Amino acid sequence: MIKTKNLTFQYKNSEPIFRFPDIHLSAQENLLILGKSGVGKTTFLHLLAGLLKPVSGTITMDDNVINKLKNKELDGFRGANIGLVFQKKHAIQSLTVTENLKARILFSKKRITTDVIENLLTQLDLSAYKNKKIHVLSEGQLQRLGIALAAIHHPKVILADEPTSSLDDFNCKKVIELLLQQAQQTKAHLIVITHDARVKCYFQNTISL
Ligand SMILES: Nc1ncnc2c1ncn2[C@@H]1O[C@H](COP(=O)(O)OP(=O)(O)OP(=O)(O)O)[C@@H](O)[C@H]1O
Repeated sequence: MIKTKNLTFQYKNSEPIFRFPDIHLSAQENLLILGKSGVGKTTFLHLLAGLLKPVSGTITMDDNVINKLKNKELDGFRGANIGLVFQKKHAIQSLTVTENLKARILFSKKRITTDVIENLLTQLDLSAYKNKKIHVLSEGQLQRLGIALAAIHHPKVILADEPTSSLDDFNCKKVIELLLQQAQQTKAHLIVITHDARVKCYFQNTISL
């Protein structure tokens, strides 16, 4: 379960106060957050991820009010329970694909077996690259690795920031289907923010900022 209540946020030395609509997702419900450029979509996602602290309001995931956690507790909570798919790819260049996934698992402090890694790489069509360094991967392969890194530790929620905006129709469909598949398999919520209207038909719950 994820819910937010009366969330507001303001960047330091910056004018606008963002006021976000309340959300309430029951087990395994997904959400699409739409809105035009600059409206505060990434800001909202970073609040949900615990990367920013709200000025007021609450963010609750299961029994945890995440904006009340102290920094160290929040780091632990985020590592174990949140999977982020960023606009910019963020794998560690000096490690191989498998080593990157193992590093992510280590950070989550969870026990995930090698079988689970192999299975995920097969689903994402990355098996042939499991022992390759990051720089040899194509854009599409990097995108799929981003999904693997967000899902490998079986988080409570996968948060994706504009995962499809630079993709053609074929790859847009593929990426959304992979995200939905990973969320379903790991019983995570999937929250996607985008201004890409092509994604709408994949979600029952949508809100606009
Ligand atoms: N660190 C920051 N300090 C001050 N202002 C910021 C900061 N980050 C973002 N903003 C401003 O907050 C507003 C919302 O930014 P945000 O990135 O959340 O929008 P967005 O809806 O995700 O936009 P886009 O679709 O273009 O990515 C923008 O006007 C942006 O310039």
